[in-house]
Amino acid sequence: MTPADAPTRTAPHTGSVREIPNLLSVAGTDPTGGAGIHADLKSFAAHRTYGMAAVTALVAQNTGGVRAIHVPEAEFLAAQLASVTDDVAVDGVKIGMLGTVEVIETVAAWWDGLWTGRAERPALVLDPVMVATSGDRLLDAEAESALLAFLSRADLITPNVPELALLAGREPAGDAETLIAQARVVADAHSVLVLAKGGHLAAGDVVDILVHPAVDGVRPPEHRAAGPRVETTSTHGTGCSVSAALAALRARGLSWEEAVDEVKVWMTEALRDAERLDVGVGHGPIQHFAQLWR
Ligand SMILES: Nc1ncnc2c1ncn2[C@@H]1O[C@H](COP(=O)(O)OP(=O)(O)O)[C@@H](O)[C@H]1O
Ligand SMILES: Cc1ncc(COP(=O)(O)O)c(N)n1
Repeated sequence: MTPADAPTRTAPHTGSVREIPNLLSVAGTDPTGGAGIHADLKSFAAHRTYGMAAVTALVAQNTGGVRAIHVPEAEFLAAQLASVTDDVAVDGVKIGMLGTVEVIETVAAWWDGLWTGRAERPALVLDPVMVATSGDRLLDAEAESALLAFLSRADLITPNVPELALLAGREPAGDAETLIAQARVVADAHSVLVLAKGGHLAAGDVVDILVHPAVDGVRPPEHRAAGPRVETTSTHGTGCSVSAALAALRARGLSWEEAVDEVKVWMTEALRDAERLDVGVGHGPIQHFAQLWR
């Protein structure tokens, strides 16, 4: 009997912390290795977890931009997702580029089928990928409402300034207070934690702000993680890498607040160390292993 023919098991999640947690990325590709599943796998590894990936879209892109996107048929994505969860107990999931309505519906059906009625399920971090650093669209315009409908499945979403504005139906924030106001709107509308990333704000330091939804009119205080702004053009894949790192650290038992703090320090180092890489002539990748490869 080949592994493919083996009887399937929908892996139980025990709720306890596995020595090396199993992390799954559901995202698009970047053949130059800086964004998408490639960034996620490096990020999972940098945070001492076992990385896996199911591909939503094959993206012909490099540090200069996106050339073409090929979305495999939905049944094939469903087969990839089932191949993982029929076999492996997954401790954390990061979802990135979804791209089309059909992909969103396929991922939603897989997720709902897995965990409905179960007390324990792994944390889901969703990076609402819409536009790449290069300015290229990665989400069909007609898929925006399907993405909004998906958000409440996530525990945490990680929008940047323009993505948060789109989700909140407002103009992009120009300061941290406006960012928080928009994050509250989105957190409450979808009952989800929001990490509003401040990389696109003009302020000196870069601040990421964790905003909780209000429950029965009560909202826990927001949590800010600030760090120095690194002067670099190597920002390709930062958003992908942050969301994967948060999923990994949460699976290792950290609170969201602890994970946000640790990821902020790690990302600043990864951006600083990017100058040691020589990858492409556009927006280069970060150095995921800055703390490991001294
Ligand atoms: N120039 C920078 N210096 C330091 N940290 C940055 C810089 N740009 C982005 N970051 C950090 O990288 C992560 C991604 O931020 P952001 O650029 O806002 O999102 P995205 O990559 O999705 O556009 C955040 O943790 C943010 O704080
Ligand atoms: C497959 C894929 N997913 C996400 C992004 C966005 O990454 P970034 O905005 O950091 O360039 C990307 N360029 N490609």
